[in-house]
Amino acid sequence: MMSENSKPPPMTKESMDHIAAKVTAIKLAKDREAKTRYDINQNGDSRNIGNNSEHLSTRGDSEATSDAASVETASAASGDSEDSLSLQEKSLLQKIVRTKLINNKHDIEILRRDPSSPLHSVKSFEALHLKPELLKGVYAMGFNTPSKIQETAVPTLLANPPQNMIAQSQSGTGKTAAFVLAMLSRVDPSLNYTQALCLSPTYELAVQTGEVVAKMSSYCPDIVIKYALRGEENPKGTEHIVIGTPGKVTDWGLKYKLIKLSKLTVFILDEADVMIATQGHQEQSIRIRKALSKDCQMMLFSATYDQEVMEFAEMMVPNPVIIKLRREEESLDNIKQYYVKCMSLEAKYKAMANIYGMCTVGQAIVFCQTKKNASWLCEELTRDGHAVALLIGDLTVEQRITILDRFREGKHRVLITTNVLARGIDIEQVTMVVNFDLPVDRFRQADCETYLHRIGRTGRFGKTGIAINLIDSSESMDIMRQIERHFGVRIELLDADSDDLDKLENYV
Ligand SMILES: Nc1ncnc2c1ncn2[C@@H]1O[C@H](COP(=O)(O)OP(=O)(O)OP(=O)(O)O)[C@@H](O)[C@H]1O
Repeated sequence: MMSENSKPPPMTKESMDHIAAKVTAIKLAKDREAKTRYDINQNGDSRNIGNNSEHLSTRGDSEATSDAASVETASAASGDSEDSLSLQEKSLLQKIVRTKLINNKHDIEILRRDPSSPLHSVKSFEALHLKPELLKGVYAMGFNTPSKIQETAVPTLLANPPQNMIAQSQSGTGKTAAFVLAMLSRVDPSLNYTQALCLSPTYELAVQTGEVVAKMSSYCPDIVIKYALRGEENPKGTEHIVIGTPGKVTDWGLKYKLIKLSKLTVFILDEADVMIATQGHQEQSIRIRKALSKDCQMMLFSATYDQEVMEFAEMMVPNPVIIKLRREEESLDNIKQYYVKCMSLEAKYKAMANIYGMCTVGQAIVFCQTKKNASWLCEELTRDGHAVALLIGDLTVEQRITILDRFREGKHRVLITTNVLARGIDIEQVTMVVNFDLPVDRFRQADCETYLHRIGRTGRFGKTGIAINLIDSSESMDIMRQIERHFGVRIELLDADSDDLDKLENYV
C-alpha cells in the first residue's frame, strides 16, 4: 500500500488478492449463518443481515464493529434461489465495471441554500479557475466538460467563504471526481499538516477514491496523501490528505491523536448510504465530525436519498446546500420484448444456444431464477463449446470483479447470472437480456419490478435493446401475461428455430 510522502499506487486486481482471501473466509463463515429477513423496503427489496458480518475489510481496534446489511431481491421462489450482494460490494462492483460517466437528462434540484450565498454553475473546467497543475490533471483523466452534478457542485464547493454541501446522485454521475477536485483545490501543500479527510465505508472503496486523488493530482507532486486503513503505518500528521475508514480514523484522530482533526479545513463523508448500513460507522463518523472545527468545510455524498440517509446527513453537515440529481428511470421504451415458446427444458436450452449464436456483436446477460439453474446452464453451454461466464452470489468479491471486468472488456459475450445483477449494476454495452427463467415472487406471481430492473440492463442511453423471455410452461406463460398487463406492453412471439432470430441481428 501507500507509504508516506508518496501517492497511492494504482490499485491492481492482484493487489486485491489479500482482500479476496479474507472476503472468502468471511463469506464462508457467513454462509453458515442463518439469515434473518428483517425488512422489506419500499421498493420491495428485502434485506438480510447475517449474524456474522460480511465486510469487505477486516478491521482492528475501533474498526472491528461493523456488520453489513446484505441486500437481496424479493424473488425467493425456492430455497436455493437467494443470491445476495451487500451494499458495500455492490458499490465497489459498480465502480469497477463502470468506465464512463452516466448521462442524466434531469435537472439538478437545489433543495436548500442560504440566499446570501448565490450558486452558479459552470459549463467548463476552465471556468473554475483551478490551479493549472490541477486542470492538467483533470484533462489527463479524459474529462472534457463537467458532468451535470459537477456543473453545480464544484463551483459551490470552491466558492469562498466555504459552503457545506449534501449531494445526492446515482452512482456514476461524477460525485467522486467533484469532491476530489474540491479537496485538491483547497489543500495548501506548503502547510505541513492534514487539511482534508475523506471517510469511506470500506477499505476497497477508500482505495478507489485514493486512486482518483492520485490521478487527479498527478501534476501536483507536493501534495502528500495517506490512507487510513488497516495495515497502514501510523501517519506523521504532516500528510495533506487522508482517506480512510471511520474505524482507523477514529484510532488515529481520536484515540492516538496522530491527526489533528480540529485543524482540518475539508471533511468529506462519501457513500453515506453505505456508511449508515454498516453498523458502527455511523457512530464513529459522528464522533469524528464532533472533533472538527466549525470552520471546516463539510461535504456528504450519497447515491440514494431516503429519510434515514437525510437525517444522518443533516446531523453531520450544518447549514448545507443540498443538491440532488434525480435518478434516470429505467423504462421499457427502447426495449423490444419477445418470447420463445419452449416445450421442454431441452427445448429451452436449445433456444438459448441459438440465441447465443446470434449474439455476435453485442453482449447478453442471461437471468436465471436460482443459482442452481444458472450454474447448470453455464455448465451445459460451456460443454457445448460456448464461451459464457457465470456470476452468482457464491463468488468472492475478487472473482466477481474479474468476471465483470472480462465481460466489460468483451472477453465473454454472454454472462449468466441471477437477480444479483438485476439492480443497480450498469454494464454499458449490453444489447440483449434473456430471461431463461421469468422473475417470480415468493408466491410464484410475476415480479414485475425485477423484470424491469433486469431488462433495464439493456436499451440504455437511447440505444435499442432486446429482451427475450423463454417460456416453458403454462405457468410461465401466465407470468408473462401478468408482466404484459402490468406494463401495458405486448411481448411478441419469436420462433427460435426459424429465421425469426435473423431479424434481431440488427440489434445485437
Ligand atoms: N467530467 C467528467 N467527464 C468524463 N468522465 C467523468 C467526469 N467525471 C467523472 N467521470 C468518470 O465517470 C465515472 C463515474 O464518476 P465518479 O466515480 O466520480 O461517479 P460517482 O457518482 O462518484 O460514482 P459512485 O457513486 O459509484 O462513487 C468514472 O469513470 C469517472 O472517471
